[in-house]
Amino acid sequence: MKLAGATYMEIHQAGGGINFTVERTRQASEEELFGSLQQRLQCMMRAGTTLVECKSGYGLNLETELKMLRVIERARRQMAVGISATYCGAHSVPKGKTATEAADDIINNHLPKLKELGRNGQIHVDNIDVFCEKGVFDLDSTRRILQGGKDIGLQINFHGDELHPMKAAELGAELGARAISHLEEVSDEGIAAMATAGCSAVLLPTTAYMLRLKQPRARKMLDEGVIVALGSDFNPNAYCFSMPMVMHLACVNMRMSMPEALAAATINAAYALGKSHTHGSLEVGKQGDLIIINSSRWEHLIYQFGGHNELIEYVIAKGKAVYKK
Ligand SMILES: N=CN[C@@H](CCC(=O)O)C(=O)O
Repeated sequence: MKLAGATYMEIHQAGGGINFTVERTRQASEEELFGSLQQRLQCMMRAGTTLVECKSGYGLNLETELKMLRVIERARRQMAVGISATYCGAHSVPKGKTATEAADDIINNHLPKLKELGRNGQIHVDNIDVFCEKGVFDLDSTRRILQGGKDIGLQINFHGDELHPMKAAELGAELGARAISHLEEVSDEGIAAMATAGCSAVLLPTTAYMLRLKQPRARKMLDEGVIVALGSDFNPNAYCFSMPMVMHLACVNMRMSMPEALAAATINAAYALGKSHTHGSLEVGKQGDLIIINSSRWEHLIYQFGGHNELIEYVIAKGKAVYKK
């Protein structure tokens, strides 16, 4: 449908997209989910990623959201890659519920359970996410859910202004969001509010490319002083493991310079996860995450589109080689 020109929401409304993945995720065992997560994280590490945000959001009911978060927790404990865990129970409105009912369920049942499991050390969740979009969660439901997450100590890091202008950026700035992702349809006022609030913009060039959306206005955001980060948006709709390719697309399609793309994929991405005190740059006191490439110039990592497999010799996390070509 997508290649033939259907829009993201047409596919979603026809039962594809998130709804399709929700059905499969509900059916999958924890072991199966862990196996696929492990394999995908290894692919990301080989492409140079040492810290990654992993989201739930394909369960929607409490039982499956918790299953996803347990799988993420297991990866966080067992794997060399750093993980920031995001609860995204408001990724879509579950069948049989209205958005208001789904928001009530999240606030009254999901969030208290997350708080309890966090307190007794069973799972660690860092961030809360909502898909704030026309036909999914409106601004009011988004506000209630994000505020509920903030009240239990989660950082706000949510989907906003992707397919329609929603005033999500303005809302995020008001709520003290750490980051908002997508932002293809952000308003000028939203950009100004994000800059003032220190709310970072997580731009996702693969999504704009694969959904044939207009590009987010990276240049305007940078000029206005927004902290611009880049993400791969790895999900069934944008299957890309490679941050070097994401940086390349950001330079070509969003007109970012190579140093801007590098900063966006490292220190600013760490900021978007509240981790820039430990990650994102090589500084005394931070953990030693770096890659070693076989090239006379670092720019080749971006310039050679899809060339990272050849270029990356070592990936080092916390000072230890986690991948060697
Ligand atoms: N836009 C909503 N969420 C995801 C896509 C999820 C899916 O289609 O499975 C995103 O960030 O791109």
